[in-house]
Amino acid sequence: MLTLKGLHKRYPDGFVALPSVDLEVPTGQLVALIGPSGAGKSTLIRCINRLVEPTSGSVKLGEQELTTLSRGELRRARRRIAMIFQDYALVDRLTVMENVLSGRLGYVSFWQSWMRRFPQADVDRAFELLETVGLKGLHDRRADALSGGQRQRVGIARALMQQPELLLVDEPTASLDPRTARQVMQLLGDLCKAHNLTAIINIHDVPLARAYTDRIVGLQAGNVVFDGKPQELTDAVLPEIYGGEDWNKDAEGDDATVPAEDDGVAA
Ligand SMILES: Nc1ncnc2c1ncn2[C@@H]1O[C@H](COP(=O)(O)OP(=O)(O)OP(=O)(O)O)[C@@H](O)[C@H]1O
Repeated sequence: MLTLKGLHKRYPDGFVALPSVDLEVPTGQLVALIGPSGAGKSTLIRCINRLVEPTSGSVKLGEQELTTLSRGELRRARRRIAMIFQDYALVDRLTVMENVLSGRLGYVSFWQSWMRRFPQADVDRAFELLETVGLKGLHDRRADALSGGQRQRVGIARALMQQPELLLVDEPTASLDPRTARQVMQLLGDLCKAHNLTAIINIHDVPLARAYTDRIVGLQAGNVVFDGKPQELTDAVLPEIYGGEDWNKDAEGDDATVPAEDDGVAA
């Protein structure tokens, strides 16, 4: 269970991005965080792993309060929380395998990581994960020689290498074509179910959020203005979250005739 209570973020310039967020996410639930640009979605997910320091309030993962941890304690706690990014955040000059293994950096010693000597069990697991995410045989390929969809799959495999309890996912499909975006969301959903992983996905694409997640939380000006099942997010509710913004614009052209990039994985 992830529990946020009275989570408040005020940036140094005085801007309050999150007035006070309360949210409980049971283990294994896949939550989409939607809302207009500037609503505080990135701030919220980054406050959970303290990439952005909350100003006040509580963030609990299981029984552990994260907001009061020292630097060293936080480093250990972050092993339990993996992050997946819109721009993939891979090291381009490294191979797929090296990028995936970097998910273990929080677990191996400095010298092991510097020498790139990972335990055989980690290497075996990395091969397994590459197969799971549909990248079998690509372990030696340099990251910069991959398509966007393939790069996101490496990012997902790297996150799972961490054996996390919680996945924080920041706009995973924003750089992908519609079909590849659906494949990536399907993969994330399947993996969360298979590993009983809790996930919070910051996503702009409302149809994708509706199709692939268990629950949708709508933010507006840092406040939760919708919290319900995907089928409860009707077109009548959307203006309450987005105001006048065109919530459907990301979905334009999202039909099966749009060719996916060739990342070698069936839909
Ligand atoms: N470092 C900062 N200093 C001051 N204000 C900030 C800072 N970072 C973000 N903000 C403001 O906080 C608000 C929330 O930003 P955030 O990036 O969390 O929104 P978002 O919902 O993720 O937006 P988007 O969908 O466009 O990425 C915005 O008004 C933004 O300008």
